[in-house]
Amino acid sequence: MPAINYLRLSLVDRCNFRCSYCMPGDGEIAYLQRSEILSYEELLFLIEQVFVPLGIDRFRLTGGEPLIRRGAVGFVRALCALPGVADVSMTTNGYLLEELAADLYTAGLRRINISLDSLDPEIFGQITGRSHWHKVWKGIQSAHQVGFDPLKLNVVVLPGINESEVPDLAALSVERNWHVRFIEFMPIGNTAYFEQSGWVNSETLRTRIRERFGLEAAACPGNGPADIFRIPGAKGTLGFISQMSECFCDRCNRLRLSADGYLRPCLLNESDQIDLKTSLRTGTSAAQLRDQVKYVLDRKPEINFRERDRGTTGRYGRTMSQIGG
Ligand SMILES: Nc1nc2c(ncn2[C@@H]2O[C@H](COP(=O)(O)OP(=O)(O)OP(=O)(O)O)[C@@H](O)[C@H]2O)c(=O)[nH]1
Ligand SMILES: C[S@@+](CC[C@H](N)C(=O)[O-])C[C@H]1O[C@@H](n2cnc3c(N)ncnc32)[C@H](O)[C@@H]1O
Ligand code: SF4
Ligand code: SF4
Repeated sequence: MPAINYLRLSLVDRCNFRCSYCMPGDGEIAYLQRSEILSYEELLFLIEQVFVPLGIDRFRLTGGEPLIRRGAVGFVRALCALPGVADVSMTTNGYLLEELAADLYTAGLRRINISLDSLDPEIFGQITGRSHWHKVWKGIQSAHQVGFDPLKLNVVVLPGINESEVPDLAALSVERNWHVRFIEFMPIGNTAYFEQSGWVNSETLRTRIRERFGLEAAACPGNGPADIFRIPGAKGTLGFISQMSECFCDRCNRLRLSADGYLRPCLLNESDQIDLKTSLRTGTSAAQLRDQVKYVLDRKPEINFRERDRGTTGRYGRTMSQIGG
């Protein structure tokens, strides 16, 4: 069992996109009030006093859309400067990167994962509910120019929608040092859509890419579950995140903290989460907070294998945008 050293931290539950795979079709989500969201000061306290001392020293900022939260760049700066923090990264839809990539880099961020589900602006609009392809593409260029490395592009593969674009998206890794990752569509966020559409197995995608370009094993820095390959001679790599066709729970090294302070031991497990915000706001000491997190850490191996689905009877209470992916 690997050490649990990676926390996915959701900065905000809101998003300026409406991706069909991530949110319910009617877009009806109850959003958190500002007072319910952990403040940056509270987050920094938890990171410095609770998570880092327990060996959790890698942090990924996600959301909703992390960059729509006011002050996100300042928070990145403060987080990168905290003693004991080994790695900070971000997952974003890229909409605000054109404006913010340089500031984020100066603040200390070096790794970024950007969602890009299509190279076709119309299909992109159909998937994300927003006609922002050109702005996102410019954002990706800005991130590339300021020097983000690794720069990863996330594609959720949707049957009949962007599936046919997989070879073209994979080809983005040839000329540039970009790491394109294909994610199997999971039944969280929009289960009705998932049931109607189904998902595509990573091995099917690898076969198609192998036939067109060839494919070899490779490596790329990261803390996540992707299996990494490379088109021979390419500057970047291809990652496959195969949570539907493979079980990678034996390598699971992470916890998730929602914007309102719920710490969950597994993406799929809603019943074993703890409410750190209420503890923090009712005067619980740092030592007691560490004990609460330690309880989750001690239970984690068991949850990975046997209890990850417990408490999620059919439909998940929270969407991916609320959990942070
Ligand atoms: N089932 C499952 N899916 C995960 C897990 N971690 C990441 N994923 C999936 O992979 C997607 C992309 O993850 P990213 O936010 O880009 O981060 P990552 O791949 O963990 O990060 P690095 O490897 O550090 O770059 C997530 O949105 C999920 O769909 C996990 O622990 N379990
Ligand atoms: C929830 S988003 C949050 C960060 C940011 N808004 C973005 O889109 O990159 C994080 C990741 O979750 C992935 N995701 C969302 N819903 C998913 C689903 N149903 N199945 C697989 N991945 C999903 C997205 O593609 C994205 O890479
Ligand atoms: S995947 Fe990201 S950009 Fe798309 S709706 Fe979900 S949170 Fe927003
Ligand atoms: S399903 Fe849960 S235990 Fe398995 S890899 Fe994902 S977060 Fe970890």
